[in-house]
Amino acid sequence: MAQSVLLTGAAGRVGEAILEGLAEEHEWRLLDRDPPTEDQPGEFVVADITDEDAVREAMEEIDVVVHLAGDPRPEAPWDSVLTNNIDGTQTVFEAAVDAGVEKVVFASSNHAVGNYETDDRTPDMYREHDEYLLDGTELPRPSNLYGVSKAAGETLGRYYHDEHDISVVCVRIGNLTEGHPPIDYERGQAMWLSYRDCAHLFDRCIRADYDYEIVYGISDNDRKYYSLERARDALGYDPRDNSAYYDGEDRVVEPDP
Ligand SMILES: NC(=O)C1=CN([C@@H]2O[C@H](COP(=O)(O)OP(=O)(O)OC[C@H]3O[C@@H](n4cnc5c(N)ncnc54)[C@H](O)[C@@H]3O)[C@@H](O)[C@H]2O)C=CC1
Ligand SMILES: O=C1O[C@H](COP(=O)(O)O)[C@@H](O)[C@H](O)[C@H]1O
Repeated sequence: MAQSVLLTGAAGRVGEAILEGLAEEHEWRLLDRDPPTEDQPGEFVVADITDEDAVREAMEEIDVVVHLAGDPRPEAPWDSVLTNNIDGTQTVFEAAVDAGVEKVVFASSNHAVGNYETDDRTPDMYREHDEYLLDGTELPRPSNLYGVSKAAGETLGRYYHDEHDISVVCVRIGNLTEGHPPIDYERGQAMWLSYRDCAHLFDRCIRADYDYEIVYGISDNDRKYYSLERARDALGYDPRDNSAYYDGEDRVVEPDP
């Protein structure tokens, strides 16, 4: 069944991948502090997520919130992640609970756990033969202040779920690129998320029933150090892409199965 979905950060890259795949699947209300540059499916609200009144208004009649808005830079300074990623996310969760929203899908990041990539594990852990796997049950180990802000967002989700019973899924997104995996970047290839798998994963987050979940958001790459088991079991995620089907440049070496 189509859901009424509020998509924050809709003007960004992840928003683009989601809307490219799912424009017709749900009723969209889009929110971003930057106005749209082209036609969009649904109403577009130009607002900052730290503006409590605007966020509360955008939340009316919404079933599911997909919360992407924030500073996505791994090198982002503390004042920006504190305002946009932590304060903004708290404003979104609080307004969602008050509006009776059923589910919040939170865009977390690989950088919430980036410091598991220790000197003695890398680069082997980026390669197919290595068996090291994170599964979402491990504690956060952020690689920067941006990662700290994503771990904080996951914890806000845990709190709002436990205290207010709202369903929350935190997607630790890997590396989203369009068309082909990152070039000449083993880490990025191991955590590649294709546009179509991204749309499918967020569709499952919108439709599935769950309590509180942390899942990894990557394609079914041969070389991976993030388990997809929880995303498959809890959400029904069934990815179709694999960075191993590319030659490390932008050429396909094996067709889609
Ligand atoms: N692109 C990727 O590979 C990954 C993205 N993520 C997360 O996914 C989310 C989306 O990332 P991208 O689309 O790549 O970034 P982006 O920079 O392309 O899009 C973010 C959007 O959020 C908006 N925004 C930022 N702060 C805002 C605020 N205070 N109020 C309203 N709008 C605001 C921006 O205007 C922008 O359109 C971010 O939370 C990011 O941390 C996590 C891991 C990987
Ligand atoms: O969280 C994010 O992660 C991706 C991948 O990180 P990188 O350090 O390997 O580039 C990044 O591209 C994206 O901007 C960021 O939001």
